[in-house]
Amino acid sequence: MLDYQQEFIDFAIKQQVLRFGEFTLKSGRVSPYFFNAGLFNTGEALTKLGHCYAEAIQRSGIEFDVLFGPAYKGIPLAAATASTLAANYNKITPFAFNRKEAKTHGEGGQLVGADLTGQRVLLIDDVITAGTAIREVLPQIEGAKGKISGVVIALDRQERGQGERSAIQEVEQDLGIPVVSIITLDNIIEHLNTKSDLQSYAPAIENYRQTYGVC
Ligand SMILES: O=P(O)(O)OC[C@H]1O[C@H](OP(=O)(O)OP(=O)(O)O)[C@H](O)[C@@H]1O
Ligand SMILES: O=C(O)c1cc(=O)[nH]c(=O)[nH]1
Repeated sequence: MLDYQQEFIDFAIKQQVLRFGEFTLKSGRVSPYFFNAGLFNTGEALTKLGHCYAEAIQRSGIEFDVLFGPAYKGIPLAAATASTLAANYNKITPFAFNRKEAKTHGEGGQLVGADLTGQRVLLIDDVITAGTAIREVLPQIEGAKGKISGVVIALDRQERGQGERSAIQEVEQDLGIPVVSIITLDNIIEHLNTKSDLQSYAPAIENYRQTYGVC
């Protein structure tokens, strides 16, 4: 594991973003762990988060013009990362996001922020489980004449998508784009197995993996 990945896991546990218990997911799957990016809820946390995403993006080499954060939790991620890219990498990156429900007054519509017309769009979100959220937002990006060039997430849960392939393989192969993550479930399990106070959570995660995981 790279230093920034280890730091990210420590930070996610400290912020209680990464928790263990029983959680129902968007896909209906019942998971023994959950990554709640909503708890990166201070200026300091957002700054650290922006650094981790920016590092993952830089390492990936993905070329893009605009960051796009799907509602809701993708919105602060896009803003924090655009801020870090400007401050630390001298990359002035416009960002945009969607509303879950269209606005019918004022500027109206479902998209907010940078114009996507003719732009290469890097989608930024917190996790991919079954890949539904990514597929839901694609028509909005394409409808605004943007072209998705990649996806960056904090956590790859390494689960099956709609078929037998992993959700990430499905997105990569069906859309022909790269997907990169700061950490994976493998990294979390590696971390749990080195911490005596966290080791007890590993068996339930391994069981869950038997049902929904891909190796
Ligand atoms: O890969 P999937 O199976 O789609 O699951 C992952 C998605 O689920 C959550 O979004 P959700 O819309 O539930 O939550 P939010 O409004 O809190 O961002 C999460 O933020 C991911 O976008
Ligand atoms: O699949 C989901 O709905 C999901 C998983 C997770 O770990 N975190 C999250 O916000 N959503």
